[in-house]
Amino acid sequence: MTREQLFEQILQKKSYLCVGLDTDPRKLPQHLLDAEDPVFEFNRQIIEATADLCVAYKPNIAFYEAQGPQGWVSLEKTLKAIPDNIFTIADAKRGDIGNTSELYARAFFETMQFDSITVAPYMGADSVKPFLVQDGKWVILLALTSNAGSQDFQMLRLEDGNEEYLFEQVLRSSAGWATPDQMMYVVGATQAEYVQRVRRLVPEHFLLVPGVGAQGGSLEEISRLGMNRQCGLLVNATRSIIYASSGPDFAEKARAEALAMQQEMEALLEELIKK
Ligand SMILES: O=C(O)c1cc(=O)[nH]c(=O)n1[C@@H]1O[C@H](COP(=O)(O)O)[C@@H](O)[C@H]1O
Repeated sequence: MTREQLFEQILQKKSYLCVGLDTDPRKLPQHLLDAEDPVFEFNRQIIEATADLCVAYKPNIAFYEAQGPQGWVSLEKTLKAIPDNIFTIADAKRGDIGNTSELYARAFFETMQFDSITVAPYMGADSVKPFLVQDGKWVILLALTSNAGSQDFQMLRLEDGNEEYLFEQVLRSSAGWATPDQMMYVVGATQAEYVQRVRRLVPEHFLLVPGVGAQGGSLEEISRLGMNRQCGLLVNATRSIIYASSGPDFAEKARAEALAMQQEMEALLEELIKK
């Protein structure tokens, strides 16, 4: 999917919501446990209930890998159940020496037809570039993550005269590896105070923003600080949507949560894109 197609979808749906599909078999509603593939059935109903309100879905691969071969089957069926015009993110946080990254790229872009994959920058340019060989396929590089451990490395100050944080050096270098048509960055919603520093280095790129909802980040704050002329944000929520209820009404309650976020996004888009 191209950046223009993504922006068109955002304008059409008045939403920049990404719904996380981190489906934990231990958290499934009781009544789904008799289904042939309970994880897929859960995802199918979540997708049906939210597809008109969001522009992206992000299955976190760990939740599927943890189930063994059946997990990969559920993941592939889930991917096929997502309407074609919705952006798909394999949240796999991969990255390795070049020839291994090439195989990760094949796994997620060819064997499975994801639009994008999250990649860790730690191994450098040659570990990321193999994911950048196909038009319309995206790398979403971890820049400033939402968790407490982001302090350990990402927030280290470099003694380079500019006193930049390490995450800023990651942005500065990696922005030369691909255009904003193939690269996005992960910036946690819990890191709002640093978003202006991010935007100074990557004004045009889309940011994938996890950390609202269960992790406490503010949708309004991150939107005011991070939005650009093409919106430039995909804000993810997972647990607050998919586990809004553990009962037979789980899809209905997921829709209500997604709708509340979409309505807030609609108001923010109207206000901020016009500026
Ligand atoms: O790459 C990610 O998506 C990610 C990066 C990050 O910095 N923080 C973060 O929470 N995530 C992912 O975003 C999702 C957040 O889920 P909730 O906290 O339930 O909304 C999980 O799948 C995390 O793995």
